[in-house]
Parts: sequence; structure tokens; C-alpha cells
Amino acid sequence: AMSKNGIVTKINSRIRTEPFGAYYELVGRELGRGKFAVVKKCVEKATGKQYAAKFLRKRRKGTDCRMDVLNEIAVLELAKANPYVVDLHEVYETSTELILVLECAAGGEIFNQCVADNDEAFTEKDVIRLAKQILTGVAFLHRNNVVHLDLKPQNILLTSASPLGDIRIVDFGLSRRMDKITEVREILGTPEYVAPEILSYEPISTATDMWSIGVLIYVMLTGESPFLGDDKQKTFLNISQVNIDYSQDTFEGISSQAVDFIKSLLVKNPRKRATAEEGLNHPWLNSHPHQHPNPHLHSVKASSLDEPETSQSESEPESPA
Ligand SMILES: Cc1cnc(Nc2ccc(CC#N)cc2)nc1Nc1cc(C2CC2)[nH]n1
Repeated sequence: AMSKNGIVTKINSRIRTEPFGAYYELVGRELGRGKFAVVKKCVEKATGKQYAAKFLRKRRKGTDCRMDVLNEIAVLELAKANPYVVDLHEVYETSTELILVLECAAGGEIFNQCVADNDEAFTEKDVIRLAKQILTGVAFLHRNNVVHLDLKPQNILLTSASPLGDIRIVDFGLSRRMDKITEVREILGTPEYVAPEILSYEPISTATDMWSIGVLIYVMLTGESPFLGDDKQKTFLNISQVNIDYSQDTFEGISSQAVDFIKSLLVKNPRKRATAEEGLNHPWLNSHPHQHPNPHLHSVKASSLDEPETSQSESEPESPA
């Protein structure tokens, strides 16, 4: 791997100092806002193509945070090869800001489908397809020693909401290169999605992202946030006690394989949690589409047929072949 200052030199060489406004027109509403960032839709004048411009302040609370932004750029650069991480198009710098010109995911945050009522909410089949994409993207990051540390429905975007498109993982503002960190000093991430080891100031790892994915899939399937309490302290207590509602009520119409998948991730001990690669091999994500037996093939044995693809709960017997 390149040396640290090798990466910084490489990135600095691609930062443009011409005025952003000469090449892009800001259009429509603000797409999102973080503590030190605002994201606006824009159009590249030369091509008419839509992008999302992320304006990041270089100085925050009186300290120079330019290196933090270079870290985010470095991760986006490294992930250019992966289809499920949002693409970085260009970078501009002004006296006060760095401007990341990012691929525009027109479908917005999957958060909206998580809280939608029935007909707009995800089906289990939708979640299986999107979960495979999320795990593929996260497995790529983890193979490259990057942990995201803020995986939540607000940071998983869709290329299109209807018809349901593909996911894009965004916001590497809290991400870390695993080679560098061991302990975390302050609690990072968003309370509902942080792993227990964050709350006990233990070393974080790629397993920290896997816990957040467990919470994310739980929310996508049930519309409920498993650890949400009336306030931050209650949420943290729910997480550290790992008390989770797996009741039939909450998981009505959802397969037992899906519940088993979530249970493999919401495990207190980080070393016992499934990895992204293991998640991709879980039966829930590998149930083969159900082929109806061909009555003319006498040799077909019922047991050789794979799991039905429908989200029928296990208890209902499969219709006789
Ligand atoms: C239609 C749309 C609607 N809502 C958001 N929300 C959002 C969520 C997280 C962050 C946090 C970040 N980064 C910024 C905005 N992004 C959208 N499109 C984007 C947004 C982007 C890039 C990531 C900014 N491409 N396409």
C-alpha cells in the first residue's frame, strides 16, 4: 500500500481549485445535512448530468479537519472499483470548504421505505436482494481494512425507489482504516445502530459494522428499531443488555431464516458475530428460487427441491407437488 503522505500527495493532485460554480449549477432542495456538511443536488454544465455536491467545512470547532476530509476522499477513491459504494466524480477546494462531487442516487435513503406503511414497505424478497448488495459492498470495504462505523438506513441510498433499484453506501465521514485505530475515544455513530463494544470503549473492528448491519436488516424487515428507547441512555442500556424483540408479532410473515440471519449479527461478543463473507453464505441469502416439480420427471424426489422462494413462514406446508 502507498505510504500515508503518498496518498495525501495523490489526492491533493486531484483537488481542483477553479471555482465550483463555473462548472456546476446547484438545483432544487438540499439532499441532506450533517454536523459539518451539507449536500445539494447539482448539474454539471458541460454534460447536463446530475450529481450530489457535499460541502465539507475544513475548520470545525477551531481545529483544522482537512485531513479527516482527505480520509473520506481516500476511502471513496479506494472503493471506486466497487459498484455498491457511491462514486466520487470530482473534488473542489475553496478557502473554507472541500466540495465532493458525488454520484447522485436518485432513489434517496432506504430509511423512507423502512418507515413506509405496507404497500410501499420492502417485501422480504426486496430485503434479500438489497442485503446481498449491502454485504457485497461492506465485504469489499472490510477486505480493504476499512470500517464504515455509521451504517444505518439514512446512509444506504437507492439508485431508484420505484421501480426498486440498487443500493449505494454513502458517508465515510466516520470511517477508519483498520491498520490505524485500536480504541475509540468518543462514542461514534448513531445511538440506535452502535455496537455494544462502542459503549464499553473496547477496540472496534469490522465486526462493529456487522452489528449495525444486523440492526439495519431488522429495521428493513420489521419497520421497528430494535434498541430504540425513550432517550439515548435507555437506547444504550438496551444495546448493552442485547434485549431484542424476536416475537412472532414483530416478525409476522417473515421467514425463520431471516430471523436466524439477524441473530447471527446481533451477538454481543464481536468475535462471535458473522463476518460480511459469512453473511453472504447464509441460507437466507442463498435460498434457490423454487422450481415447481415437473410432473413428467418421475425421478424427482420432493426432498431434492430447494426452499420455497415465497416468504411463507416455515410452518405452512408446501403445496403438494
Ligand atoms: C436523492 C437523495 C435523497 N436523500 C439523500 N440523503 C442523504 C443521505 C446521506 C447523506 C450523507 C452523505 N454523504 C447525504 C444525503 N441523498 C440523496 N441522494 C444522494 C446523496 C448522495 C451523496 C452521498 C451524498 N448521492 N445521492
